[in-house]
Amino acid sequence: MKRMIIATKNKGKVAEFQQLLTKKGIEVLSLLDYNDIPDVEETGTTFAENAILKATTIANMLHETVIADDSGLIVDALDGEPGVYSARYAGEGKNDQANIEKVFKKLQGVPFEQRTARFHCTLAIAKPNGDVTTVDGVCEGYITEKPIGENGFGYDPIFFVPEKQRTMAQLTKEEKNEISHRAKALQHLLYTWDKLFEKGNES
Ligand SMILES: O=P(O)(O)OP(=O)(O)OP(=O)(O)OC[C@H]1O[C@@H](n2cnc3c(O)ncnc32)[C@H](O)[C@@H]1O
Ligand SMILES: [Mg+2]
Repeated sequence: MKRMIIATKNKGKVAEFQQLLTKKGIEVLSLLDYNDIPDVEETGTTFAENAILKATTIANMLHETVIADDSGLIVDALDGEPGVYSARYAGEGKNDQANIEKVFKKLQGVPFEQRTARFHCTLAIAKPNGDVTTVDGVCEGYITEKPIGENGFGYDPIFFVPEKQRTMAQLTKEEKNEISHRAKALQHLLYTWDKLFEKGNES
């Protein structure tokens, strides 16, 4: 079976990649399947820089082709915040609840029609020889005034998707994967999929 390593420790991301790739006959592994992989410091100032950093570091460490995902929420009324700092918006430690509260606080008094936002995902695919490519995907929506829904992860409960008339956290994994930034970026990667498997990734 073909397999692909996703260079992430985020369970929410892993579940989405699994749903998208398993149906294509590709087994998904992540850094949760390995012991002792250190966190790669995300020192970049763009999604692409961080995705490349994560993908190349892990590809080099594991001697395998890997995909890394750097993503985040861009809120127009906050001049693009939290952006690349989405995971640590309220401080180091990746507290989804605290991050959401910070967004709400900063958006206090901003009417719904001005609460436009988008999720952005950059995927970097890196080979052990140093080759690396990136693709992007975006999903447009609005920030709600309270969290709604239990599914997904991160900012999903506060992201209203007009197309579905529900928040991202009210969607099933399948529904999220029809419209998400991550699914769209992965679709772009799949165009070059055959090339990725020319050598080295069959198991
Ligand atoms: O770096 P890795 O190990 O992949 O995991 P991470 O959680 O740190 O991931 P990022 O550095 O890419 O930070 C992205 C943050 O943006 C948010 N985010 C990204 N995609 C999201 C999605 O589909 N739904 C909700 N929030 C999302 C979420 O808070 C993530 O922690
Ligand atoms: Mg991260």
